[in-house]
Amino acid sequence: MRGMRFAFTKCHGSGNDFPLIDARGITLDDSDWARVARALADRDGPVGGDGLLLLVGGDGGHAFGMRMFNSDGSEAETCLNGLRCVARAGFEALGLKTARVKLKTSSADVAREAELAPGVVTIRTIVGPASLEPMDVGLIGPLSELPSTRSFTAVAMPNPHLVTFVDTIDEAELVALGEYCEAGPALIPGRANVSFVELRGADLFVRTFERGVGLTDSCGSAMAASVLAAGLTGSVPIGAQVRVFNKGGLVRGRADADRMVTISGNATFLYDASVEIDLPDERAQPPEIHARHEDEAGAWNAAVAALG
Ligand SMILES: N[C@@H](CCC[C@H](N)C(=O)O)C(=O)O
Repeated sequence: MRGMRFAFTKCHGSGNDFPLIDARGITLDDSDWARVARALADRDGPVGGDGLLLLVGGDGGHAFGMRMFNSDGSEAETCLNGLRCVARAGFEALGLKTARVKLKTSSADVAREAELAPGVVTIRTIVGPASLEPMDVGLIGPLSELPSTRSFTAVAMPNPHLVTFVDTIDEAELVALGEYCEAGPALIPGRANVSFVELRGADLFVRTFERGVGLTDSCGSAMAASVLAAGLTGSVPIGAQVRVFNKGGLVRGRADADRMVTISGNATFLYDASVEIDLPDERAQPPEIHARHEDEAGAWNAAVAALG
């Protein structure tokens, strides 16, 4: 099989953008889904994104499921900005307002929530318990072996996160550490998402170098890990709702004592399209756009602009 046509929705959560495919009726093996991800989520390609989201079928305990492939084709355990978009797609497909969602190795509870701002479709996700066990994060040695003098909290959401609190984010330093992890060093062969977090009064600002992608405008699971790490290190009260800002906007987050983490934020659909992909070449043709959701895109942009 060479060419294959896919219908998809381009969407974003806090500026973390993805093509989202309803894959419930599509049979493709994992290596082909990885090819689709590399073709569609290629920043220099005609669609672009921080990864590929799939709405997949559920089972007895889950109304539906989500799979997520990074732009390098690797499959992640979760993606919380993406989960809001997949939850919305699942709700719209099945006529639901709440659901338990099957992820690669865990489950999440999702629900429609009051709009963060006028016209911004808002979804609440509850995940966890997050693990602080080095083994669950994929660490083979102590965090002190990281090439950094900073102090890190390692969190499995269940995808692996390394979080540190800084006075001012130094992007070059973040990228250097992200690239160290991206090489799959002996300390953390499965790689990790690396976040630098600024405490801004009662709020957080998070910048993340994502495994399998690089610097993104936001990473939902990194914001969840950061809220938990802030609670554990006493920077924000456990159980308190905090605003988590990022380059793409913001979410609301809360970490509870049982390490369950709640993140609420936008699930914005930008356009509906279909696209032809040459699977062996991992190349996408320019998409045929069927409908643009300019009202939604505008509502999110207005909400972000109002933040100042
Ligand atoms: N952007 C995502 C996380 C995507 C997966 C991550 N890059 C990984 O490999 O773990 C999010 O919003 O959580």
